[in-house]
Amino acid sequence: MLLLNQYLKHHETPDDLIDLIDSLMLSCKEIAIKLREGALAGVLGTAEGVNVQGETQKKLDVISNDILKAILLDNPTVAGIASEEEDFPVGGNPEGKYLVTFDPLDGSSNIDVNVSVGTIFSILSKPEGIDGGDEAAYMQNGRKQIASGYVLYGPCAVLVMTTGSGVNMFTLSHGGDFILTEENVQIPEQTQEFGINMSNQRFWEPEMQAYVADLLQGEEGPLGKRYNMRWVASMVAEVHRILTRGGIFLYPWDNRDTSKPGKLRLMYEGNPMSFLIEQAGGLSTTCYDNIMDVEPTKIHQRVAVGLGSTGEVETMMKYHAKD
Ligand SMILES: O=P(O)(O)OC[C@H]1O[C@](O)(COP(=O)(O)O)[C@@H](O)[C@@H]1O
Ligand SMILES: [Mg+2]
Ligand SMILES: [Mg+2]
Repeated sequence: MLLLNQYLKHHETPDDLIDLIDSLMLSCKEIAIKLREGALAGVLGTAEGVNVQGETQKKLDVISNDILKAILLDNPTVAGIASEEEDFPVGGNPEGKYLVTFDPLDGSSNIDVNVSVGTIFSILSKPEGIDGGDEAAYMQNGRKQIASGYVLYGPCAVLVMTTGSGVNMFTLSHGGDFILTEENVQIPEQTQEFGINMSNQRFWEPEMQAYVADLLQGEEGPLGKRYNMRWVASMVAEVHRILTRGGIFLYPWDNRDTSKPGKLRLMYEGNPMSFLIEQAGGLSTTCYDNIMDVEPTKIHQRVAVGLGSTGEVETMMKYHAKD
């Protein structure tokens, strides 16, 4: 039985990074407790606030954000944090080495119906000479990530993480330890399962319309296979399914709001998930380019996402290829 800390030490993870991951996991354990208590603790329901992206915040979004913010800013290795639920990055220790970006509660529309949600995080180095409270410090593409991961709060709580040498899964035990349960996760290259919010179909680009129409034709269509479909509406749960048994997850650009390049956020969802997917042998793309090559210009930037089993993602990209 290998605990998270032991695993990280065995793999020569720097002490300050272990310390930071420790703080992140302490936060996630607290969030897991709040979620478990749910209505008993009176934490479900819609809060008064609206977040920076104009969406209604659930109480637990706010609570989870506050937990992460307080614990991370108390850690001297943290030079700053940026959260989906904060308007601006918040500076930490000016001598700190790391920046942390996070989506404190992903899939929050699922909280009230008691379906899986998660916390997504990404760790970057603080560039020299820029304050960790300054948005410019975070303008680094996904390839610069030192670590990324998520904690899925499902029937059990699972940490899935990469520090750049593979993806590992750790299950939260009754005693409060994250225990290694799956080492070097690999996504199957081929799949017959897709996930997309079909209700947005008429808003997609013709390329995505054509691809999904062919998926739906199954073995009678040009792709020659019968596909299954899943949509949880929690990105964490969808990515976890893909890491576990393969598949393709799509949240493409659509024309509901043409000022946005997608619904999901590059710094809190796109990049951390892409790092995991690539480290597990999968592919992650905007449908045109690799997500981790997108140069961020704004902390709350959106991105179109297509990720999962390499063979299927490549097939989807062929529909989008410009001659
Ligand atoms: O409601 P939709 O359009 O199905 O969108 C679901 C997507 O939105 C998200 O819930 C966005 O994340 P937040 O809950 O953190 O805002 C993703 O987890 C999920 O993939
Ligand atoms: Mg989210
Ligand atoms: Mg969220």
